[in-house]
Amino acid sequence: MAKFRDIIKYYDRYRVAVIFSIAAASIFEIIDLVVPYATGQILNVLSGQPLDNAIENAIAAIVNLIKLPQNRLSSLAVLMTVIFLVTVVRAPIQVWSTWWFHWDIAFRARRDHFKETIAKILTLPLEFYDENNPGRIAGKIARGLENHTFTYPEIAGQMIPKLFRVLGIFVVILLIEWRIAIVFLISFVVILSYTLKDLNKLMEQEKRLDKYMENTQSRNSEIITNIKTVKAFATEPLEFKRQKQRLDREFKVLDYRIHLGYIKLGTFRTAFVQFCVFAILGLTLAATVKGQISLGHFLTTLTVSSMAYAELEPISNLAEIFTRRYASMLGYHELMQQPIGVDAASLVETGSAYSFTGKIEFSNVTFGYDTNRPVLQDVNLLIEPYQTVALVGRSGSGKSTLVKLLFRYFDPNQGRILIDGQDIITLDVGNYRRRLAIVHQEVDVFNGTLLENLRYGNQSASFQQVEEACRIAKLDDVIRTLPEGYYTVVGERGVRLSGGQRQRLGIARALLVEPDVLVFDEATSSLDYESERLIQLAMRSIQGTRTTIIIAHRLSTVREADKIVVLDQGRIVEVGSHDELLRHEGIYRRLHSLQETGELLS
Ligand SMILES: Nc1ncnc2c1ncn2[C@@H]1O[C@H](COP(=O)(O)OP(=O)(O)OP(=O)(O)O)[C@@H](O)[C@H]1O
Repeated sequence: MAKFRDIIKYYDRYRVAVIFSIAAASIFEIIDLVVPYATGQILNVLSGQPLDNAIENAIAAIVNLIKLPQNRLSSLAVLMTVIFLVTVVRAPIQVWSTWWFHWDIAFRARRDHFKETIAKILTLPLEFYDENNPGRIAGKIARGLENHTFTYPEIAGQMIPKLFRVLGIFVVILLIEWRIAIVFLISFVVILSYTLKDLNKLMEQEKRLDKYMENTQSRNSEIITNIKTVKAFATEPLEFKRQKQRLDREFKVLDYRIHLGYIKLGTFRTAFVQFCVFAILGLTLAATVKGQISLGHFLTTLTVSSMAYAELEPISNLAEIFTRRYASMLGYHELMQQPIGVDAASLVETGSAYSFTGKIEFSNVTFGYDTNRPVLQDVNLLIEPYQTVALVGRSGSGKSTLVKLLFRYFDPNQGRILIDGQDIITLDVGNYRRRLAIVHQEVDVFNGTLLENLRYGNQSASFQQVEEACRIAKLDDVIRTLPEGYYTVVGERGVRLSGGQRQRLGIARALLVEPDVLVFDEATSSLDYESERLIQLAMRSIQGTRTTIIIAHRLSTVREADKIVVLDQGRIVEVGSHDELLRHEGIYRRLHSLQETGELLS
């Protein structure tokens, strides 16, 4: 669970600049109080009333030092010089020692934490992405980082210095008339404690709102991703209705609870502040009439206390803004606290690359996503170098899971997976994976040119290598028909490739990595006959050049494999060549008969 402390720690690495800039901003806020004080003293000079002793002595010393005559004019000159120094001279110094740092820290923190967030995204386990949709994750990151960026200058640059200013004001009033200072202090304690108590309650509502908003955004992102299904099932009214209900639910919390809460708080605060200002006016006036304080002190007290009460409004507003953003900032930290996966690869390329013959051994492998429900049980399988092995079996029998374990997306609960005799757990995961390649059923296409997509796994592949890979993958004919050949933009903002074309792109991309082990995960399942044939031809020309694992539902794709492995309920139940398995009265024969004749053998 993320805590308030995590929000503070976000700025920890800029500690020196943080302390310096907050201290500078606070000092300037306090120095600002010299102006009403000096103005009060000027009023005393003008009205012939005595100056404060300390000021009188200080002026005398300065006047002596610069050899001026002791009179009203020289007193006024000294006081004006002080005002000039703390206003005109201060202004540019203040900008550079405060504003510059407040935003500079916020921007640096954004850049640094964004980098860490990207590292986190790249290292979170696959199951995290199974459980959280992209909209939810992206929204959490965007809101969290943005709110941190804008909150820092407000809190460090305004709220904290303003609190110091209020403290300074209290001291000034205390020096002038302690009774007024006590009234001032009590009023502040009442207002601030009431505000904090209310904000605490509102924070809970903000957290609730943040959850609701996250759900709405997450569904929005799902609608966008699955828009074809939405349209095909004509569920637009249903989706629209559900989202409207979610928005109404958000609105109720936002308007009737949160907004109303802030309005009630604001009502109390402004009314109470006005009452306090009036009370201070009355008390100061009474003290002046009784001759307890001078006319100058009357003016100073009134001015500084109005200044203090005027600060209450922005301080409370900033506290409110912080409260509104608090939940989303915590949400961001919760994401950042997610443990990285066992499958997390290093984010910097380490020099020493592996090279394997492609001998793979699954030795007594048992695995379950939930350890109590094994998906693979006691799997033993030996794949010799350059062999082509097909994994077949009913849906849910564990074929893809076996490949996920090979890629180290998960580790077995029991048993080991060896490559060239080495347990894959002992290898550097990034370097190990660089020796494998996979062609999924759905090939991801990145927005960019075809060439960039082909070189995705091997940026240094030469153009000839790319052409050769495309020839083997039977993609070269497609490229010739594209307007700009290899430089045609494909993906999000470019030419849309058909399913078969994407598959062939996936194969060429995988080949360019020159993998020791190549996996086809249902690469032909969703294709028409012609595309399937092309892919099968491509696969055939790859056979024997490296270890190849083919997961296929269509048995026509696996006929020529050296070894066909039949999985059933997480166990290997049959192993053999196509002909051998047909002779055996088992699952393979039944599946084959079903696909050939549509008849299910008993
Ligand atoms: N990320 C996951 N979390 C939990 N269970 C999962 C996950 N992925 C798969 N499973 C479960 O593991 C079992 C095996 O799934 P797997 O995808 O390996 O089967 P498969 O043989 O490849 O199926 P298909 O041919 O339909 O793709 C299934 O019961 C499935 O529900």
